[in-house]
Amino acid sequence: MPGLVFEDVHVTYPGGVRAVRGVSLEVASGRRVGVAGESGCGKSSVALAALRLLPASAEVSGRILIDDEDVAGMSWGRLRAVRWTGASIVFQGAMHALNPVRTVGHQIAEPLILHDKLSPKAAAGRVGGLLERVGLPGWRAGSFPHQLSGGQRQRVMIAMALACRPGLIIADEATTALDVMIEAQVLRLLDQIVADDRIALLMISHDVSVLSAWCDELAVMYAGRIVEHGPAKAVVQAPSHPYVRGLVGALSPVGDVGARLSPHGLAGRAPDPAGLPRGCAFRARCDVAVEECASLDVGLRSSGEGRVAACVHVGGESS
Ligand SMILES: Nc1ncnc2c1ncn2[C@@H]1O[C@H](COP(=O)(O)OP(=O)(O)OP(=O)(O)O)[C@@H](O)[C@H]1O
Repeated sequence: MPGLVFEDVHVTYPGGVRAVRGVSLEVASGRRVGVAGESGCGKSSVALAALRLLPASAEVSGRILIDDEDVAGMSWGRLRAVRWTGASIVFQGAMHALNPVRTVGHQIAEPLILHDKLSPKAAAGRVGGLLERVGLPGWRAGSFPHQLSGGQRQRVMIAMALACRPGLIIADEATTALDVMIEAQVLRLLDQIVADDRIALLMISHDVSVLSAWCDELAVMYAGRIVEHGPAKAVVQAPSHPYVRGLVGALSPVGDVGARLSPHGLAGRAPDPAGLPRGCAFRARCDVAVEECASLDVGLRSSGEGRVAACVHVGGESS
């Protein structure tokens, strides 16, 4: 069953900032799809576009479907309902988004009352179970956010995201601020939820090592485009695109979860999305660039075994 589908999605901000350029991606129910890339490559814009959370000044084209329903065509009422009951998003800073003067129990109950139309008493009755689901004892419902650690607050945000049983969760750098041990616990939890409830999970992170460890598929973005996509382990073990080779080569060999991208792993910077060069956007940083890269910006081509990459050196037919 389809969860989330992007078809040739473009996002342009005022001033000609081409943040997302022709992204196509599918996150089916029960699948974990990761989107990786450096800061500014357009990852968050993709996540926000999925739930129409971009600023009104952003121009969006292409199609985004949630469970076969076109997001662009949804009324505001329908969109509000879908944001809680069909799809939920957990942000990096989400743990700071909790209301400091209300107990976490009240905050988890709120979407159940608003969207599932439960009575306050029935909603409160569901809170304990949701907290236990994310590994917190039910009595924590009476705690205020400041009485919890960062990891516990992030779990509360996940409990809120799960409250109305969405079919899709978008986790945008949802574990980035956590220390490695807590991060692994939260990732295991998300993993369990995908397996138990057959939720579609879109995980967005700058950390390709985390995504390769926890996702079925990995898409790597560069300057607004997906430059490589395929089974996560295969992409990381033998990348086809020179940018992805650089990213993966920058990983420390500490093992899956412990590995981190070195900030100095790739020389140079991504181009300004308001003034993209002609040809391949990665050309200036690429150690295998050839003359035609200056004029040719090739689309995704098959690199074998369900994988695609956007590079002139990758053979096979266009996908
Ligand atoms: N509201 C906005 N107005 C103008 N430009 C924007 C806006 N939001 C994002 N951008 C620009 O769009 C590009 C993509 O940003 P986006 O946040 O989607 O990337 P990202 O990969 O998620 O980066 P980060 O991890 O730093 O958030 C960047 O160049 C950013 O400066």
